[in-house]
Amino acid sequence: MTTPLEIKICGIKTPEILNATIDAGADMVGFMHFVRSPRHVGLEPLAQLISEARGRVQTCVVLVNPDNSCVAEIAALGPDWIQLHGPETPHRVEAIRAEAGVEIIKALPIGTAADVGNVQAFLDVADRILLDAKAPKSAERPGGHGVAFDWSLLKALDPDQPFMLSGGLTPDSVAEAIKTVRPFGVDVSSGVETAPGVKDIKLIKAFIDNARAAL
Ligand SMILES: O=C(O)c1ccccc1N[C@@H]1O[C@H](COP(=O)(O)O)[C@@H](O)[C@H]1O
Repeated sequence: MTTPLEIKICGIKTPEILNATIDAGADMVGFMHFVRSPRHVGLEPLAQLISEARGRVQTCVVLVNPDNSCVAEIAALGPDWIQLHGPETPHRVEAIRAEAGVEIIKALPIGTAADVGNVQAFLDVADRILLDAKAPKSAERPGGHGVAFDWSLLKALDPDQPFMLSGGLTPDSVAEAIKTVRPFGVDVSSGVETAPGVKDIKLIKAFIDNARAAL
C-alpha cells in the first residue's frame, strides 16, 4: 500500500487501543520492548498484539541496543519492522538487520547540526531513518519524552532523502510539522496519551486526521 504520508502510532500496549488505532487509519503501530519504558510490553502480550495486527497494519517493535538473543526472540514473532532506538553503530545496525531478516528503522537523536551529520552513516544499513529529539541528559530512556527539536536543523539534509519525524509531536503540532519539514512519515507516542503509557483514542484519531488534512 502506498500512502503519501506514513503515520506511526507508537507505544501501544492493549488490543483495544490497537484495534481503535487501526480503525482510525494508522499505517504502522509501534510496540515498545524496553523495560525502562512506561510503554513496555513483554514477550507474551507482544506476540498477541503482533498476531492481532498482522495483515491489517504494519507492525514495528522498538528496541534499545538489543543483544542477539533479544533480536532473535523479537524476529521470531514476525513483526514487519524493528526500530533501533539506542546508541547502535552502523555496523551493529547492519548485523541486526542480517540476523533478524526484518526491515530496520534506525532512530537518530537530533539536537545539533553535528547530529544531522550522523545520518549519512546509516543510510546504507537501515531501511528507514527516524529523526527524534535528543533525550534529556538525566533521562532513563532515549525516547518517548514528548520533547520536540529544532526542525530548522533538518535543512542541512539532502532534500531527496526520505525520513520519518518524531519528538514531541501532538495533534496540535503535527500539521505544522508536516508543512514545515515535509517528512516521509510522522511518529508519535506521548502526544496521544493522557499520562505516560496511557493512550487516548480521541487524541490518536485527532493526530491522524490532522496529519492527513495537512497534505
Ligand atoms: O516511548 C518510550 O518510552 C521510548 C523508550 C525508549 C526509546 C524510544 C521510546 N519512544 C519513541 O520515541 C519517539 C518519540 O516519542 P514522543 O512522541 O516524543 O513521546 C517515538 O519513536 C517513540 O516510539
